[in-house]
Amino acid sequence: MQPPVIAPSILSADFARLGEEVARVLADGADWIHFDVMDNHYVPNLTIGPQVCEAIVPYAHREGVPAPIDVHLMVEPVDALVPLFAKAGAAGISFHPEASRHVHRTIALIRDHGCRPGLVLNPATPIDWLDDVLGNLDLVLLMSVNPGFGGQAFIPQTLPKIRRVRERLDRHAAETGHTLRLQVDGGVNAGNIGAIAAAGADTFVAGSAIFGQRDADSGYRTAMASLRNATKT
Ligand SMILES: O=C(CO)[C@@H](O)[C@H](O)COP(=O)(O)O
Repeated sequence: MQPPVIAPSILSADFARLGEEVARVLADGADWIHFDVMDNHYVPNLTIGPQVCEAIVPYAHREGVPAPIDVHLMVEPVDALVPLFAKAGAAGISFHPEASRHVHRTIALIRDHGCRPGLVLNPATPIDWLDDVLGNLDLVLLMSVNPGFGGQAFIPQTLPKIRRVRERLDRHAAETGHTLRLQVDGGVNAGNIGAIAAAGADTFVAGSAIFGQRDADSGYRTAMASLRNATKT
């Protein structure tokens, strides 16, 4: 399995100080920045777009090295936004298959624009969606809440689904040598991240469990450390 990655969702950050929040959470131990894009159509909420992505790029550094901006598109349709986010500095772009008319084409579009493609499955979306495109993906994102809002409770049925996808990815890797990241997003916190890791996830998105836990002295260091340590339990 690949080394664990923790990707704070900036949906729960202080938007009035977004650049500073991005720089701080990376200095305090985050690996990636998770960038949630909602369109008030595919999901009932409206967030941020490519201009904001471009604006945080100068702040998204860790020890002098650019940190990946991991864009999660909760939008329908998908394709028109892919070139815009690629130009704005996205490292990876993930989308929901039911929001794209041609899933294979959207994956190729993301790759052609120099980004890592990811496919996102909602809690009730069957994992069969992966069957014919696994070899074209770099990441599978399993939603552990219904998309649209931060601060929701983790849906426990996600754990057996993570195990099933982990088995599927391991089988695929044994057959082809191609490895993908398995990301989980929604309600992830220090109390459940150990079980999520044990089920087979290697990439963890957390919003309120990080940005809701800012400490006056140590910033996000304590929250980041307790998440990271708990992945090892
Ligand atoms: O994409 C989403 C929600 O749609 C997530 O990224 C959440 O924003 C994560 O927030 P928490 O559940 O960790 O507070």
